Amino acid sequence: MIGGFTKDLGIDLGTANTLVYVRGKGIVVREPSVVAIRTDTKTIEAVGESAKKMIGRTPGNIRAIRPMKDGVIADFDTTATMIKYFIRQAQKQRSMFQRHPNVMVCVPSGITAVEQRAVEDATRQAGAREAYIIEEPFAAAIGADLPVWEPTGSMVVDIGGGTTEVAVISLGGIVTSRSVRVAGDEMDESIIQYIKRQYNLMIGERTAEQLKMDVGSALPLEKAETMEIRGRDLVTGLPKTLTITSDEISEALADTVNAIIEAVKVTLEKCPPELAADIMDRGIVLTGGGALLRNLDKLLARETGMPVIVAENPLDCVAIGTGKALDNIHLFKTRGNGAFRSKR
Ligand SMILES: Nc1ncnc2c1ncn2[C@@H]1O[C@H](COP(=O)(O)OP(=O)(O)OP(=O)(O)O)[C@@H](O)[C@H]1O
Repeated sequence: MIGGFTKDLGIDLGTANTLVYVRGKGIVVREPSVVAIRTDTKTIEAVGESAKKMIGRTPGNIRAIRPMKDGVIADFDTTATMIKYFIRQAQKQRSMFQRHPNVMVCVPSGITAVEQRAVEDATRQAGAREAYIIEEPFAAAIGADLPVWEPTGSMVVDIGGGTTEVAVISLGGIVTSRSVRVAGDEMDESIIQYIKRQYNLMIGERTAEQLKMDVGSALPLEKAETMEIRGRDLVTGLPKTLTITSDEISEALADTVNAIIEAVKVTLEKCPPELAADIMDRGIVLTGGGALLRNLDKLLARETGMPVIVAENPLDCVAIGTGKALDNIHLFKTRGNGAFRSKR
């Protein structure tokens, strides 16, 4: 055990969900990255789960926003408030927490230096003694138990809400990576557009996400499934109920899924041959909520000719990896691999 870090926190600051990991306790906070703000008084109405319920249902004076949409900090003040709220939530679970913990935050690998600085500042503003940054695919690989420190190639594909991160890791560093802003949110948007095009029916983000999770698949299912949805008929302006099939959702998702597969192929093309051979042996590991899309592993295996494995608890990999990285912060420092940076 490395002294001084036991009460510290690892935060997976995701576009869709924020998870807080505490050593010895595991994940203590798991909430949507949503904040509801009163536009007249500029005060915070709700954060997390209760704010998510308000999306698409707010009166004029309340706005439910996702400050991390597209994997970057779109709104600095709201993100700072959100981080502060989640740190408090974690601290409430265990009164023995130190008041100013060290916090390791996971960010998408494609973020700019300015965006990274904004995350660090928001974390410090939220009460952290020291803010550390770790790149998302590196954390995902640690969380998925890949041998990141060994002289062997591991490939991780983390499909979150806003971004898909593809990385090849060896000897504690990212050898090659690609971050595309195509992931779960884009899948939901394609479903909304598909239903609008086919049926002149407007549905909300939450209904689209439900369709994706319940009947979505990257390949048509052997036995088609259906789901009933409600939306607003764009011709009559009235509410309407429809039954949608899994085949339709596969069709709606095709372009988005192909963009993710393309990102994996491009990364494989840039991968040094020895590492590519290692990946061929071990397989490509999928993490993030998007990894739960049915048959995505099968389609990716078919398209790349590589074995593909969905990590155990894909939604938790990044948070667990961020927490484990805190445990081993000395390793990060001595190896100087550039996978994390401290503000000091
Ligand atoms: N069973 C499922 N099938 C398909 N998609 C799913 C499933 N469960 C969750 N998702 C999607 O996973 C996404 C959230 O994943 P995750 O929590 O890993 O993202 P995040 O870490 O918040 O985002 P990012 O990595 O972009 O910052 C959402 O788009 C959600 O709809």
